[in-house]
Amino acid sequence: MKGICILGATGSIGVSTLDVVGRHPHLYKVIALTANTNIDALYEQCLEHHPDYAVVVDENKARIFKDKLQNSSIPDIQVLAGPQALEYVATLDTVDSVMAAIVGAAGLLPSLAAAKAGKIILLANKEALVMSGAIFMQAVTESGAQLLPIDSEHNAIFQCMPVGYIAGMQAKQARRILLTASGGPFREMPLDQMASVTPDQAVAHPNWDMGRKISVDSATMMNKGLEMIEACLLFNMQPDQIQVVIHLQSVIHSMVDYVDGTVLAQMGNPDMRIPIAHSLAWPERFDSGAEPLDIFAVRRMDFEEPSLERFPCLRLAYEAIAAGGIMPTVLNAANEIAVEAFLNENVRFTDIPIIIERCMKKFVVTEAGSLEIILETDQQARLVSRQIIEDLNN
Ligand SMILES: NC(=O)C1=CN([C@@H]2O[C@H](COP(=O)(O)OP(=O)(O)OC[C@H]3O[C@@H](n4cnc5c(N)ncnc54)[C@H](OP(=O)(O)O)[C@@H]3O)[C@@H](O)[C@H]2O)C=CC1
Ligand SMILES: CC(=O)[C@@H](O)[C@H](O)COP(=O)(O)O
Ligand SMILES: [Mn+2]
Repeated sequence: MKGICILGATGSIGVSTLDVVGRHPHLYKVIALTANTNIDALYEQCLEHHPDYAVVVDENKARIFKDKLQNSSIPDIQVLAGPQALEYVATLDTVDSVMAAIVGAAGLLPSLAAAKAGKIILLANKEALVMSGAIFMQAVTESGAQLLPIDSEHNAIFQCMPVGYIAGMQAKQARRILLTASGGPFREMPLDQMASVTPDQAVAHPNWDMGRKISVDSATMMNKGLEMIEACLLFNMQPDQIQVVIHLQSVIHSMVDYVDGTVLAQMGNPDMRIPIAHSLAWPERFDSGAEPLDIFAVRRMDFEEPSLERFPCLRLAYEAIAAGGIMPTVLNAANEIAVEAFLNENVRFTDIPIIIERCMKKFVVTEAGSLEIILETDQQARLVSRQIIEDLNN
């Protein structure tokens, strides 16, 4: 039986992970569950899965949570508070696998700690990888950690790689990745209407039910930009080997094009329990709870090239990786701040790429040579982005 720690248990990926784990109680023991503030959801999860540890990052909420557990049927669960507790539970000896499902840069330190501790890392938190790049991949290689991609596209690519493939390796006969994208909710909206879209419209993804931040990223296609960088890192490829393809039905989750002309695709319903179950069972397979794909209901599959005019965030991601060094860290931080401001209705949807581009222009490319440099750059880019937002609003 494997011990699992779920970072970001109360989010969309966390909930799907517990759904899959709950179907295989003889294979997985839940060691730790973590939340930021949502103690009601965490409490229900603790009642059902009885972890050894529950982490609440917010200290005030952690106190309330601790009191609640002490007066419940599960007083023996240890409650820890604060961001350092995330690293503690991610590196426990009893933990074999860590689901990295915190959203954004907040997930970097615990995911990196798990990598350094040689855990099996189920990586959903793409921002952590994009912002830390080679540092993260090096930590995985040096410790002998096993990195399994959860992001549906990267999980699909991983499944299309040759037998024995390990993330980070160069797959010599694979010449190109076809990275599929839905195009989000505004794929066909007249461009002059995009400035006035609301957060609720932006998070209404056509095919997937996800957290709010990634849903906005899908609407701007920054999600695909982050995923392009994620693919370069996970599969040791150059940006010009990654072709983004809009595929409306989200049934093909990505493809690998081999030197002999063979193109392998992974297909399935748009249900994150599929890549989660794949990684939890790997190298075996087990039931995910997802419905079998009804190919007759799918009927057709459509493909389009994305427009960089409609989706400037995708262009910015290609520019960030071409610039290299700290620029992907800047891109990610500026995007997090811009998306948060949009969700709080402080800026318009069309301001998101403007904020990111202005922020990137404020930085000179230097080497992202250490974790300290990455964390410092992340903080600086957040400050710069907040200032840009203030200037936009004055
Ligand atoms: N949802 C999906 O289908 C997919 C998601 N991903 C990636 O997976 C990650 C998670 O996405 P998703 O599940 O949608 O996000 P959600 O917003 O649904 O969940 C985020 C989780 O992170 C926790 N969290 C938020 N901020 C902090 C913080 N500062 N410190 C510690 N924990 C924090 C939240 O806790 P609380 O609930 O207490 O706020 C919650 O558990 C993202 O990186 C996303 O890009 C990738 C592919 C698909
Ligand atoms: C489920 C998943 O992996 C998401 O990243 C999804 O791909 C988002 O859809 P888009 O293709 O619209 O970005
Ligand atoms: Mn994805």
